[in-house]
Amino acid sequence: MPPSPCAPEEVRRVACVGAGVIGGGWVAHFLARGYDVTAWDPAPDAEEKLRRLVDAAWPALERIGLADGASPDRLTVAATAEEAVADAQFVQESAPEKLELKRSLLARLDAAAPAGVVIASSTSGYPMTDMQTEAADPGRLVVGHPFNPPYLIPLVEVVGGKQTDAAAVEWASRFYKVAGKSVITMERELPGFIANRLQEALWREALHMVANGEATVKEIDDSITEGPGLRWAFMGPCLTFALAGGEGGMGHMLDHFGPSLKSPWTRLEAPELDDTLRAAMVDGCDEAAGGRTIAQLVAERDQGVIDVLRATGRLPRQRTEGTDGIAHNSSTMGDEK
Ligand SMILES: NC(=O)C1=CN([C@@H]2O[C@H](COP(=O)(O)OP(=O)(O)OC[C@H]3O[C@@H](n4cnc5c(N)ncnc54)[C@H](O)[C@@H]3O)[C@@H](O)[C@H]2O)C=CC1
Ligand SMILES: C[N+](C)(C)CC(=O)CC(=O)[O-]
Repeated sequence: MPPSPCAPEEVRRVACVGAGVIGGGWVAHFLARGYDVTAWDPAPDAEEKLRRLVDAAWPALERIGLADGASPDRLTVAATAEEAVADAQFVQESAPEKLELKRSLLARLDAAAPAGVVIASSTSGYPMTDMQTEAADPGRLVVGHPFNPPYLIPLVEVVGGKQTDAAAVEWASRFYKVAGKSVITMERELPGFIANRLQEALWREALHMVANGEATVKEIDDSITEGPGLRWAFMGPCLTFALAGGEGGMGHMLDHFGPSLKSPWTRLEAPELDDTLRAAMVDGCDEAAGGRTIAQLVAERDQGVIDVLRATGRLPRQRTEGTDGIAHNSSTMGDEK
């Protein structure tokens, strides 16, 4: 791969190929961050749908803050994929999740984009190794897996394939950061990357429960939004469970509840909870805590839950004065102390 023609900080023009749910979301994101965006999608009504998606997203983007000069008017819709990428400094592919289609499309984009420009795929699970097989310059092809909607959810998982140059992975990770995303750069390919592997585990259990009549869809959704989901918005599953061990942290949590991993709660096979895995979990939690004590983490978690409850309308944003001069709120959960 020739060196990228510009540094991530110098990018002004982005091409988005495939403009459905995710491609359109990327377009909205890049426009809001002040880029010139050229999009292409073969569907006959693609431009109309894309502009509608951007218009619908724009009020939310205004609320969270636009970059200087950001405007939906900086979107151009190209007539071909080649035209879309001809002048691009970064390319984001978001075509349907079909391996053969991705392979030939990425080869086509590689043939048309300026030399060295990094091309990222939004794929939600294909390893880049399997998608880069037909490209003349596979070194510049990376995965940049977003979350829906890409204009609001910060995370992008970045990973290369066997033929990807490390410099392209590094460049893409830096570019996404400059473009306002939160990036996890993976050292090696993993089917489903990190977040989808976790989501799919939960999803598989949900489908098992529904298929067996063990829980309703609503019960499954409520069990997350009224339960662990409130914590996961700001503290991941590992640190959250470390707090289940009280002062003993993850070590006590594993000693206490670890054996129940073998109970038939799950349809997935549990890994052997050996000393190595135990140590990796304990060390990982210590590292993630970054010196914060259990008490500090508990306080942080509690405040985080309150913030999420407020943000989702389950706690009032502000107390209001009633005619009796007493502060009221409409929540059934009460206000925080
Ligand atoms: N929907 C989601 O929640 C997420 C999807 N993704 C990934 O994003 C990619 C796109 O998925 P969605 O936006 O959900 O699908 P979608 O079906 O909403 O959009 C796909 C778009 O690609 C267009 N298209 C069809 N053939 C094409 C071609 N040969 N070249 C370029 N565009 C073509 C279609 O007209 C359509 O507008 C997939 O790789 C998917 O795995 C990633 C994260 C989340
Ligand atoms: C449903 N999905 C597997 C395509 C979802 C993702 O890939 C990420 C997300 O937005 O949850």
